Amino acid sequence: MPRLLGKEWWAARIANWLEQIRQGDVELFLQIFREYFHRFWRRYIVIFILIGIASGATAVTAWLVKDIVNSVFVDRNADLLIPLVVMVLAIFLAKGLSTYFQTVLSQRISNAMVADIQKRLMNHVLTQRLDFFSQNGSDELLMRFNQGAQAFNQILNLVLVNGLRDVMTLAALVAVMVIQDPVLTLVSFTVAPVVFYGVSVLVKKLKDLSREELAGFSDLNRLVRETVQGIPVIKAYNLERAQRDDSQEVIERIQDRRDRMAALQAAPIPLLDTVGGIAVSLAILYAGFRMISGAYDAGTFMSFLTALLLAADPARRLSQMRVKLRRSFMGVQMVFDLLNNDDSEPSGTRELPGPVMGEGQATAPAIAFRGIEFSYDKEKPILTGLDLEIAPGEMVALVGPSGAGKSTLFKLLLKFHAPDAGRVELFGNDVAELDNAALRGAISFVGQSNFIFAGSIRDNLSLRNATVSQDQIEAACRAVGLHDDIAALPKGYDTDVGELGTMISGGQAQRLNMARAIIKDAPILLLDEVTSALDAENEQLIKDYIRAQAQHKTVLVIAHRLSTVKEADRIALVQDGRIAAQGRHDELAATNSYYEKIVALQFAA
Ligand SMILES: Nc1ncnc2c1ncn2[C@@H]1O[C@H](COP(=O)(O)OP(=O)(O)OP(=O)(O)O)[C@@H](O)[C@H]1O
Repeated sequence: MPRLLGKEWWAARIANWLEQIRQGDVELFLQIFREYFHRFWRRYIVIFILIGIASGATAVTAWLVKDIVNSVFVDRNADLLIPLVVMVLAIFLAKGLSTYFQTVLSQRISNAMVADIQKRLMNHVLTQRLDFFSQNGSDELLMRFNQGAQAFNQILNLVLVNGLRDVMTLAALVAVMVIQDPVLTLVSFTVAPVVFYGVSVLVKKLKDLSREELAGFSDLNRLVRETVQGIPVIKAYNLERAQRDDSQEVIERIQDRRDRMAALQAAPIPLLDTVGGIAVSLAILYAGFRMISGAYDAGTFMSFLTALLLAADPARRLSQMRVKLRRSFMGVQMVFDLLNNDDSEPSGTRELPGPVMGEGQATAPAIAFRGIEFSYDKEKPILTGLDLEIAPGEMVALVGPSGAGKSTLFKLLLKFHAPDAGRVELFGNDVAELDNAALRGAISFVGQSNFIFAGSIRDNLSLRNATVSQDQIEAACRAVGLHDDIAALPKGYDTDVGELGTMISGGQAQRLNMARAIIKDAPILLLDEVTSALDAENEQLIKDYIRAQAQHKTVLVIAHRLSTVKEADRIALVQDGRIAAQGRHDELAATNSYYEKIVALQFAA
């Protein structure tokens, strides 16, 4: 026996094949099936019945050819002509209608699945820790939301609408062939392994191409986003040409991969036509010899041949389906990779006993950082044993060199990150034990990014909290000097702020963010560089507001402008990973060299 066909060779082949099934497309399809079958099983059954009708109708057409040829054309039996024609018409009508309903029903199932996948993706993304967002850019996420989710649709369409129908049609046609002549069927199918082998080669080649195509979509998302968000920089630095060249490269890369995939996806057609031609020739050769020797009737052979020819289409589609599926599975794989890789935010369960500024809790500091050690990447330490306590009702300003870790302290308090060592406390509670929503509900935070949501100014201020009144919104905007500007707009508070706030100025965006925090009215106020983009008049307004709030709230401000921090009860200098010095403005200016230097620089003019 040749080595190639030895026992071990076969065992290795089978093991390899099983492994491919376990890890590959079949497993993915089964996962989709497991997760979604129970929701749609009634509709699946209707689909199966409809597919059964359509495939049965095709097979019966081939079957009828025998009677048409033998009774009408050979025996010239006029009585059967009309009934046979009526039957043919009825069969085609049944096939058409069942295919229509089956298509609509399957499409609805796949639409429901795509919608469900997109909802799951959004839920998943929203629950992840902040690190997730540093690792997964919005461009790649968008690709998973669009192309990835649509891949589920394609798979169901391919497998249910086309695949199942074609498998059943093929099975019914093969049954007709076997009934007419089993030996002839066997002769015709001797060429089938060539198709299986050819298709498996194509599938392998397609894998890399479809991955590259999806990566291309992610790049294209990035370029469109950069163009929209960075258009002032692009124009100011005459970067239109560079941006156009970059996008052309990406678009052409996608086009190239799609062209190559189209060639691979179409390759089963000539393969099947050639192999099909050989099958038909073999059938004619074998049947021809038997006809000539008188062992055959024309009707049987014509019925067999009709079935064989009718089988060509579903067989061609099935071999193409296998190749097309590979591409869709790549999208599904990317979605499942994201969903299966869960790094959700931990949350404690303890609620904050209210009211948080109540007398009973006055003994505990409002905020405490105790022995905090922290680094983002475990290599570059940011905080190295930082201690800081802020009493209820106190206003503390954090100052220090850029990159010292001031904003990081806010992020630790908000539980965006967890310290490597030490603990952060809010009113005596370890924040790790607090329920995230309760913790964040007690804090009004204004960060440096001044994020504006799409929608109206009102939406941006009320943040979909229906209990926020127009009076509250107006009072907050008056406090930050925005009300008159907004009232002068034709649509007032209903004005759309435009995508990413491109229609409003930096200072307005900063004050809008500040107004949001005022409306939230939480007992802790965290303000990170909230006056950096403001003119002197507006800075004074915000300073007045902060001073007024400091009477009954705990306020922690970060600012490089000393005019903003001067009036704090205490100034804490964050330097070299810890609180290097603290005290009132005058004390620090007299005792700390760094502070003295920035005072000299800022007040020199
Ligand atoms: N998500 C992140 N991943 C990795 N490193 C980060 C991340 N965020 C901040 N850093 C780094 O941590 C350090 C402290 O950053 P942080 O924003 O807390 O500084 P800061 O004192 O507020 O600075 P600035 O005054 O410029 O706002 C910086 O070196 C910064 O590059």
